[in-house]
Amino acid sequence: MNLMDQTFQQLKEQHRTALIPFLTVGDPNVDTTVEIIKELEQAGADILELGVPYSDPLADGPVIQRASERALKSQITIRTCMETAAKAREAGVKMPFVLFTYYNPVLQTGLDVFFDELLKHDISGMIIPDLPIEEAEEMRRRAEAAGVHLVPLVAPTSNARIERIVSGARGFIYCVSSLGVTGERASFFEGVEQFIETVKSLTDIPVAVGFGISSREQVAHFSRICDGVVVGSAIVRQVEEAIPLLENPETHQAGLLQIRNFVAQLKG
Ligand SMILES: O=P(O)(O)OC[C@@H](O)[C@@H](O)c1c[nH]c2ccccc12
Repeated sequence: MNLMDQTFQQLKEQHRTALIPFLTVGDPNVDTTVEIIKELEQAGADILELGVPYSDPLADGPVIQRASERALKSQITIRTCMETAAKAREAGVKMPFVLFTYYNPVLQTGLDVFFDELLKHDISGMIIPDLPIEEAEEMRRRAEAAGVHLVPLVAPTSNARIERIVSGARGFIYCVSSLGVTGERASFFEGVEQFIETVKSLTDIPVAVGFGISSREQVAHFSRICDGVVVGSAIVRQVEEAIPLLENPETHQAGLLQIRNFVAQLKG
């Protein structure tokens, strides 16, 4: 039972759904990222996906691609992301962190160092969307040994694979609401609710949904059937739009407030 499990447990007792923002670390810089993390928690975020920027984010739409490009101007590594998590903790942020990274940065870091760093930096979970299935077993074993949950993604087209992906999973199941890449959407995969109910029927651990969710109405809709709702691109876009304010000391606080207000209104 780690901090993420405790958080889901508390939310379940309160009949609430976790709001899980995704943020690209280092966009526009690490110090501002720490400030934004504090604002997100103040705005009502319950769990945070900390995104490791990557040069080839194949599952990401333009908004997160641009955020990665901005962040990579200042050499952000997996270690930087974990240090950012530690800085947010020092700044008083209490919510659990889920490290989001493509597999290549993990390989670059080396598995031994990667898992040692996870242990040191109070990371509760990780999402690796392009983790090759043949590596998943070892990663899950090492994750368990480190007390970190390897959160699996299931897509509406996973069909027969859903059971295998879900069985033995820890942390939460990440249901991808739509096919394609990340990015705000007006509609989702036809029958996404049935897909989520199917996943829920196959697991006892929390089930969250993500991809395309960007409005209070969409958050409310999925909160009725999920334990968590992930919002990424819509928040990353708010960061992008706030950069001119954030870069100017006179309007820096106004920029942070703009991001905070957007996230606060998602919870209604
Ligand atoms: O950006 P969206 O459409 O709100 O989707 C969440 C997404 O940002 C986050 O969970 C994520 C960022 N990059 C990913 C790549 C694959 C799966 C998930 C992700």
